[in-house]
Amino acid sequence: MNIWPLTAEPPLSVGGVSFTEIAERFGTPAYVIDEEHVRHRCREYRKALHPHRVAYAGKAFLCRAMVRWVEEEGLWLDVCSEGELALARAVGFPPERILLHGNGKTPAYLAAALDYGVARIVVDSAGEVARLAALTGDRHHPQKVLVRVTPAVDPHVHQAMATGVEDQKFGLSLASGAAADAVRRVLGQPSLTLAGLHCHIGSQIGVPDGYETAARRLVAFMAELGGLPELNLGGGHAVAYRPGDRGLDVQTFAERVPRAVAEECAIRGIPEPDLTVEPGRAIVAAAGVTLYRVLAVKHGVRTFVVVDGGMSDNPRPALYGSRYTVARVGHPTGARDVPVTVVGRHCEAGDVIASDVPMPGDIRPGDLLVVPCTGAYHHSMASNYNLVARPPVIAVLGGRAWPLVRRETVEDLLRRDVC
Ligand SMILES: Cc1ncc(COP(=O)(O)O)c(C=O)c1O
Ligand SMILES: N[C@@H](CCCC[NH3+])C(=O)O
Repeated sequence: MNIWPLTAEPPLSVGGVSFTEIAERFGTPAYVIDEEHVRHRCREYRKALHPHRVAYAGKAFLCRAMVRWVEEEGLWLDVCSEGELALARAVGFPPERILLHGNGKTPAYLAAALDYGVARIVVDSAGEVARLAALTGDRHHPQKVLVRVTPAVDPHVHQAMATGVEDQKFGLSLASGAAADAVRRVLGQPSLTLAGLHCHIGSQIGVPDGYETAARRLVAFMAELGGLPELNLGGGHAVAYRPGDRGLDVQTFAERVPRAVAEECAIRGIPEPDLTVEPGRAIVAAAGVTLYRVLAVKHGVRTFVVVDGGMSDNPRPALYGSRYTVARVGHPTGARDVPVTVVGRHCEAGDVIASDVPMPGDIRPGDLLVVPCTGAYHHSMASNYNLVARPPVIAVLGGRAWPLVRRETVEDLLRRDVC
């Protein structure tokens, strides 16, 4: 599985624009995103999963342009906060293709969702049903909802990404009867229609087995309810971050998982529901790279290469122990590779971008580095730790580079401090 954007010529360019030019024009650190790659993945997913529905999970990466690309490629959009919904609305993303998530939905978020007329709301707690009913009571058309079910499936991923196991904050447990209770509550509300069930068993899942198990459990539950029109199996499809890593092959997923659903429906004697999947990372991760400038090189027990970003633009190594590769931009100088650890400039010993990666021995301050596979959960999870301003997002396509999100400035940071 490729870890670089489709149009990249590593470690020189992407989208026909050299990394050096992007760094000179827009500064570093900078996130760079390959529009062609994003669109290609959207098409690949739609084609592989046809006739099933594909909803892009905006939490992986969202900005106006991304909303437009997803809209133009015909995907649905999964939003999980008031901000994501506002962004979709600002671009005029059709509400009839919006699916709304959140394990804790604020009153303002629910009100905004109903005001915009989103197509589906995924209910994640029993109390939410009554709140939604109160807000929808006077509507002519009932609001379609799905109930998020926790199927007790372990996808064997990092603990922080396993969301289908019994003891965690997402969803309503199938085993304890909480899911059945939520379903009863929805069915008791005339202003709500139970469109189906949802589950999201986790993230960075490399094999389809867990999806099959979860799907079969949800179909069995659907059968107890006499069948339902829709089954949403969430996202979580793995990508490769380093050469040799295995991602989830969408073709394999598309062959195996719908078949498991069909088989289980036949066994249970119910009609097959329409299927939805919600990939985030699989659409956008490999489309993005991050550019950093080297600030210092320190030799000791190991060699540390200090760059001008760090855990504020990539918290994933610190959060999940994620591993990345790093390349120096430019033509090889002939210097022999040595192992280095690329670190950020934050006040945290765990502020590491990549440990023990090969780097030319003549690496020095001022060099430009590029880290592949940073399109998902980097910009969207960036922080202002140490009052560091967040990087811009630069798009590339056909030899052009332009900003989608501008660099944050120190003035931006100070503006919110109002005392
Ligand atoms: C409900 C839901 N759907 C979809 C996703 C997207 O996950 P991924 O980016 O791993 O595909 C997530 C995040 O894990 C999620 O919580
Ligand atoms: N944010 C995570 C995974 C969780 C996805 C959303 N539930 C990541 O960076 O990989």
